[in-house]
Amino acid sequence: MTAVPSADDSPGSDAAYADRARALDEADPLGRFRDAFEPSPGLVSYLDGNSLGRPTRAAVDALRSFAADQWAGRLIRGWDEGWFEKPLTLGDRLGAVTLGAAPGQTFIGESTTVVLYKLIHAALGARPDRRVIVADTHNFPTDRYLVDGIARATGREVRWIVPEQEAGVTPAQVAEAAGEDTALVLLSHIDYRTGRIADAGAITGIAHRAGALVLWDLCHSVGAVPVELDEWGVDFAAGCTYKYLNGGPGSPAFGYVAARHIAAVTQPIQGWMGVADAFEMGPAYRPHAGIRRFVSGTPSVLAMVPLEAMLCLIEEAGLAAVRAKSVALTSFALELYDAWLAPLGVRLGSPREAAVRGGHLTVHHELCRQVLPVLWEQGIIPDFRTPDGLRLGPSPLSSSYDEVRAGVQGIRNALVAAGA
Ligand SMILES: Cc1ncc(COP(=O)(O)O)c(C=O)c1O
Ligand SMILES: Nc1c(O)cccc1C(=O)C[C@H](N)C(=O)O
Repeated sequence: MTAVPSADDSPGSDAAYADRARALDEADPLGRFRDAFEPSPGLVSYLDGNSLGRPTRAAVDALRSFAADQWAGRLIRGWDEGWFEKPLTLGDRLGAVTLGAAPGQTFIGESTTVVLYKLIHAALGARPDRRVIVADTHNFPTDRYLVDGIARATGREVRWIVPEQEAGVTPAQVAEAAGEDTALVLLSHIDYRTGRIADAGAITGIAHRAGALVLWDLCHSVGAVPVELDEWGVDFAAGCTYKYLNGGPGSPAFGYVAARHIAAVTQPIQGWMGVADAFEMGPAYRPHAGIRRFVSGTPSVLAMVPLEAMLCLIEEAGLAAVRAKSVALTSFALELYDAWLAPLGVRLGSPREAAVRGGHLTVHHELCRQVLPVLWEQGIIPDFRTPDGLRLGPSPLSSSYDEVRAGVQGIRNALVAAGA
């Protein structure tokens, strides 16, 4: 059992780190954005921005005014006054602010799972003579389950890459796995457990040289780490909007299809909102010429309201500044890990190198599962991922350095109390 350091002000003491956190907060050029978020009673340290972002005050106001002014005020007329186009207008905005995507390629759809389902089918349809989907064994469950199910349903095969523990999925592994039989490579840009950033530009190029298409899952990147879909030459991408885009629980996901593919690809959920003229109510499905063909049914207009509010904040702060703060927050968390958690035998599961580190850190200890409820009870909110990982995901616009300090200190104290 390791003693909890006493509250003196010597270097490395709790008091010294509290001073440092305060100084970092005072110097934080994005500090003023913290007031843009709704207070949460009893919250001491929110470290789960990588799972569910906090509500912005603007979102709460916008939801109220949407209900009163637009829903009640405009009723069915709202569909002609912007709601019908919302999946595409908001998609374009999201593409511009966070994805490096020119207009006409991004849509807001259903859950990430459903959007991925559509895009995997679209990609396979564009490579009808190739039977292999390349995916990796460490990807988020929904991605793995989808390719497994779709491969079985379409008579294809999944070729699984086993990522190198430290390096994640490497360009060399993709070069080895993707060949002339490969239709699609599906990977996450940021690993949901380790937070490691994959080399999306290089991997996309490698897949293309094999004649394959690439689909990137951007759930853990969008809104925290700049993404350049057009520049990287990506074919397809999808991601959720409830993490660093603060869209709220179940807010709809986005999909991206490169302009060069849109007119030639189809998607499997052929609904009336994806055709050239939905209100013609024609006898047969004729997909819209543009990205609208990826829309299926009535879009979740109400659920897009908070996302729009958060995009305003990211636009105002600038995504490069958001990423800089994210790196600074995780760097500070790393420093605290070294001082307080490593001596307890806690292992670091995330890269130290900032360039390949996404928005969260994962730390491992056999007591993590046990301490999680204790931490939540105290208002310290990381999350747990099997078998023994605590994920620390500060959110750049809503988190303070002092919150990170309080969180890691609380984790240390809880582990010590549990016998670490
Ligand atoms: C990498 C990744 N992909 C997909 C999902 C799941 O998406 P959804 O539940 O929105 O379908 C998540 C998180 O929930 C995720 O982290
Ligand atoms: N989408 C979630 C949910 O509905 C409930 C709890 C957690 C989530 C998550 O987003 C999990 C997250 N994608 C992860 O990286 O594990």
